[in-house]
Amino acid sequence: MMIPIIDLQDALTLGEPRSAQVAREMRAAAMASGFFYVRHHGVDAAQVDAQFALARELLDLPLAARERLAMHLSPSMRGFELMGAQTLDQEARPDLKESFYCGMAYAPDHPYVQAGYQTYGHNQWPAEVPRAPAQCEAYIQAMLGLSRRLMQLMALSLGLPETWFDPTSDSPMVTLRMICYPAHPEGADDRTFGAGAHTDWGAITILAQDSHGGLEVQTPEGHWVPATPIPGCFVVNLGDMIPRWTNGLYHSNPHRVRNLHSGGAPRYSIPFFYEPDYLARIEAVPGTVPDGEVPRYAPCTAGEHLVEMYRRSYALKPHGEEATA
Ligand SMILES: O=C(O)CCC(=O)C(=O)O
Ligand SMILES: [Fe+2]
Repeated sequence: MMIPIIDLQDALTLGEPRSAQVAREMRAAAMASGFFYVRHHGVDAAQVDAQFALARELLDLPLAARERLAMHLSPSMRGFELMGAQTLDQEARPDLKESFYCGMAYAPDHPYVQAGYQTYGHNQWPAEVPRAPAQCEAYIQAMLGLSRRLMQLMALSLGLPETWFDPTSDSPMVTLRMICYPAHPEGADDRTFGAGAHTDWGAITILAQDSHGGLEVQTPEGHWVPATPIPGCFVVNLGDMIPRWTNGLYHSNPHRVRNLHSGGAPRYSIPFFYEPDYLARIEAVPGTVPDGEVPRYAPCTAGEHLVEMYRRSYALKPHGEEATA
């Protein structure tokens, strides 16, 4: 299986001429591994390059500075993830990566911030990098625009009106993550990963990766294939909310990372996780449950689903109590 490249030229806004063709290609990719590349996605290469420069600066800060802003100090899971904090594959060792999480700058009086919903509000910014808040917000807005357009094309791919999912995106849960993977240790065992095998939890992930490679995707047949970096392209993959929304028609496949091919250099990647509104109800959309069958998944809200997944992989107690690991 090859991960297909979908060209978004002339499909980037509502009603553009290639939208139906792109939707067909998206449907095929979504029914296979749920992974595809996007080309001509409308995001300036210079903006992506600048985001990598920022990622290096943030993740190169001294450990003490990163510890002061560790993500478990933030009720909304933002700030620095330190080495070994996350175990994405419960059968494997803790992930060999460090990262920085931030989210959209919702106003303090936004009802979801007031309600204390996880992922809303309270970024933790290091004073050492004063440009970080504005630069990350601009990158988030670019990724959010692309995510909303991909959701429109997905609606089209499901035979729904293009704007079907728009109402689920009023106050989206979005997370920008900048990750640094050290070189894979020599002689490491087969339970050692930069990121252990996992599926993503949200709706859509848009990943920028540097030139080293290391991301592997599991095919529907169970093989692992590399998602080789392609200049000018993002890797897009579907998260677990999409099978819930499509009654299993579209897939969110496992993927993992090993930084094996960088010649000893660290690998940087920048995934952006798009998830709908915290209160959006995730249930099978029309046309996805065959007549006479019951839906495969119980309906849930996007927020419930996401909070549970954070809890599992960071070994958190429910209700945002203190971390145990
Ligand atoms: O670093 C990568 O290439 C992928 C990261 C990833 O899968 C994740 O953060 O969910
Ligand atoms: Fe992932």
